[in-house]
Amino acid sequence: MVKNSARYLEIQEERKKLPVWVHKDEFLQALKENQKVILVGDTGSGKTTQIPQFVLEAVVNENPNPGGTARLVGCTQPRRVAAMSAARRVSEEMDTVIDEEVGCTVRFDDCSSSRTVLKYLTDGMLLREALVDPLLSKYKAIILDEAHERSIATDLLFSILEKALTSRPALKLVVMSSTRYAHELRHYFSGHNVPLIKVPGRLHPVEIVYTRDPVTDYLEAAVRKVIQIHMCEPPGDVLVFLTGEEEIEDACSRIFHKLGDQVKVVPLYSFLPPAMQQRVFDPTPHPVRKIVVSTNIAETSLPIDGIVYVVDPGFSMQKYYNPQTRLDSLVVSPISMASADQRARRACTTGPGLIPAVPEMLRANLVNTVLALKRLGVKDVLSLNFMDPPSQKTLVRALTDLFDLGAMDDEGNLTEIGEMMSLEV
Ligand SMILES: Nc1ncnc2c1ncn2[C@@H]1O[C@H](COP(=O)(O)OP(=O)(O)OP(=O)(O)O)[C@@H](O)[C@H]1O
Repeated sequence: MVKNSARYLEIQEERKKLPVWVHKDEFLQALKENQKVILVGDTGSGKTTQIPQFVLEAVVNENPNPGGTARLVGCTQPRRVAAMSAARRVSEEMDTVIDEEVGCTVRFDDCSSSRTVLKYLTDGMLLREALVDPLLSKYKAIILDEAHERSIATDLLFSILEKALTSRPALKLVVMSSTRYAHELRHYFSGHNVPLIKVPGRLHPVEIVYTRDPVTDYLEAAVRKVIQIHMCEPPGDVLVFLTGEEEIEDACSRIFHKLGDQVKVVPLYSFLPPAMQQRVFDPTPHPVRKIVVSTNIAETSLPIDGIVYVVDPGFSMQKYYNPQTRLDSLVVSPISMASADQRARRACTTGPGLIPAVPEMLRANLVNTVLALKRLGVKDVLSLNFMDPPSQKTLVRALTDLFDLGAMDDEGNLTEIGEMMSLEV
């Protein structure tokens, strides 16, 4: 794309319409005057795609040869789909191919190079980098996005980054989340004088219609509802929430079987290859209606323009750890009210973000978390200042498991095996 090509100029115009642009100067001023800045905004306001470019402009482009090794702006995402999709979109906006100025690092896939200055990565990958280099010396600025998702890695990065920020006063931290999580972030950073910038979204009214009677087969009912919307309702794309790959593929083929080429049915789940995931953003030629059938990854991480109808049976698949049986199980569970609200607001891609009912730290097996903390030299993990402390039972179980595996000695230090295991976290 030529920098003044029609497509490039069109994208620049689209960017400037996003709500964060109104707050660009305020944000850059706050970043200049503070080491940490919090930015909260409704979904679709442009946090993920625009703020990293603003930060890049401020901390790298204004001082391209500062000496030292720090050259990167890193922006974390709890989900690999979101990291890859944002990197692809931003490299298009910056008129570059992926792995040049804009890179992306997710597990088993590194699209970055020595020329990369803006890197999207999963929070798990940044955590791994922090285990090897706790000062994160390659980075000029870190952006922790989607903090409200409360993934273990992002929660841990909050604590881990403190050391890097204290040792490196020039390192900047931006924390981004949905508006609803502002109160918790304010509380967490209270006493540190961290500015909080609020970006309103482009709110549209959402009408919620419930089924009159409970249904016995929610998959069948969701498919029927999609067909009914297509037959009876005005134009507009449809987003359907189901719990996993098998259900989604089943629903897609049933919808396609009924409606054929009148609609474009697009599945979305995390195991789908990136190019297939990207298809959710492809516009459809009029009058073909797009039907996206997704797991809860479409709930927070990807604003999809053009969605007017949302079909939500109200379930999701969650991983729970039972410290008694020492087993993880995948459970189809009813979603929280906050989650249902968030799903409804995917219509017209606006609305407040999700606050999951249970942060991952409180429902997961913590063996990997304890390994990471031990590697970082935390002596007493039981008294660490967690954002939401997990149960002592789960922590003690993780310590016992590591001891039983020979990863930790009886003084609570990592053994050679433990050191090796911690690099695989
Ligand atoms: N991969 C993509 N392809 C095409 N357009 C995209 C893509 N990602 C984002 N956009 C466009 O950019 C807009 C802003 O998206 P962005 O992800 O920056 O919002 P956000 O505020 O971070 O939302 P969320 O909190 O839901 O992640 C979207 O509404 C959409 O128009």
